[in-house]
Amino acid sequence: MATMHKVFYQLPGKALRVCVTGAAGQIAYSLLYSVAKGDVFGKDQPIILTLLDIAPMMEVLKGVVMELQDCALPILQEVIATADEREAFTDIDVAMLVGAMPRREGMERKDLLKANAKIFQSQGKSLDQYAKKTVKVVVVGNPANTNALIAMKCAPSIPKENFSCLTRLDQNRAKSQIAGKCSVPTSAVKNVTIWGNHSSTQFPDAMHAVVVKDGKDLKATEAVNDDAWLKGDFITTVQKRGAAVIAARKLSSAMSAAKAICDHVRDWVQGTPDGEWVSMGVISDGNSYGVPEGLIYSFPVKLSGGKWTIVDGLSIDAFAREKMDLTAKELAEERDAAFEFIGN
Ligand SMILES: NC(=O)C1=CN([C@@H]2O[C@H](COP(=O)(O)OP(=O)(O)OC[C@H]3O[C@@H](n4cnc5c(N)ncnc54)[C@H](O)[C@@H]3O)[C@@H](O)[C@H]2O)C=CC1
Ligand SMILES: O=C([O-])CC(=O)C(=O)O
Repeated sequence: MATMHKVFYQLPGKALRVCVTGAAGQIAYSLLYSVAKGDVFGKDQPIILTLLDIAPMMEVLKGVVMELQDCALPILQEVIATADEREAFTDIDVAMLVGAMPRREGMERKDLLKANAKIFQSQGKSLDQYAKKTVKVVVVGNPANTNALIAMKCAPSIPKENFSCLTRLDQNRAKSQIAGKCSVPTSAVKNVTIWGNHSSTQFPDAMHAVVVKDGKDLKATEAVNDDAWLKGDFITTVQKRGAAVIAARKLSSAMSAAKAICDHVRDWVQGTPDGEWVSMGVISDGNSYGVPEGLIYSFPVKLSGGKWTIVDGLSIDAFAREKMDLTAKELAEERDAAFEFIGN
């Protein structure tokens, strides 16, 4: 299948090479516009997009490339659309690994493991061979944590810290729930944490979150003033939000997923504001929260200079401990099943 190569113009100065996989799919349809207009890397940073999808989707992808051209976006320098991992991953700075089968109604995300594990095995190997060693990778395709672990293991020449999975959508969902409960804009809610797996066992934790109300920083627990809600409906709403969107749309979240990918990568590249943290699925090695090593687990992280650091020292009570352990246990089971499928 021939690669499509569209050079819009060439600028002196360094363009960033950004790869999006699943580029003909529904998340990419929102994501590509935001990336190419500067929401992630800045309004003045030229971008070369490499778009990967499977061969049967090349005609659809051709239409996406035409639309990107028709958006007349000043920082979009070049687009390469291909079904060849080598062409898509060569010398890239950032990989947004979206392409995978989505779940349908009645499925859990881990039910996708068999269908999707091999994609991330192959793409991990190709990243290892062709991408820059500094490449930053965010895995979105489900089950996102375990797929990120597979890609990381298949790319031993790239530092483990460069692999992450998306739990920012869960964080954004949690933030919005709390903002709604307190009647404040979402910008007034900070430091909500998502622990663990991007699945229905995740633990959305507001115990250390802050709500800015009438110019004052309040603990979220005080601002919400409803412990039963924070320990009950708040958690289950966030845990089950993906399924609720599927039940309503008959398709999984796409616009909100694309927005979350942009938030995740923007903060990774540009840093988090002082005193604030965000959640990302990252390698659990060396964490101080008693989470077993060798998992891609969502932690609270601060980002600076393109690197993440887990926020240490948050108090963990018995309620939180139980939930953090449960989601770790599920991740260990997913990991074992995944490595059986891919024969490692
Ligand atoms: N982590 C998160 O927060 C979220 C994850 N997701 C997951 O993201 C994934 C993509 O979702 P959608 O865009 O809605 O799905 P979609 O079905 O609309 O698009 C997926 C695209 O990936 C392509 N694809 C399949 N195998 C590929 C391969 N080996 N290489 C490159 N491309 C390949 C397909 O041809 C298709 O164009 C799903 O696994 C979904 O469950 C969705 C929402 C949130
Ligand atoms: O629920 C799904 O399958 C898609 C997804 O990951 C989400 O919306 O969080």
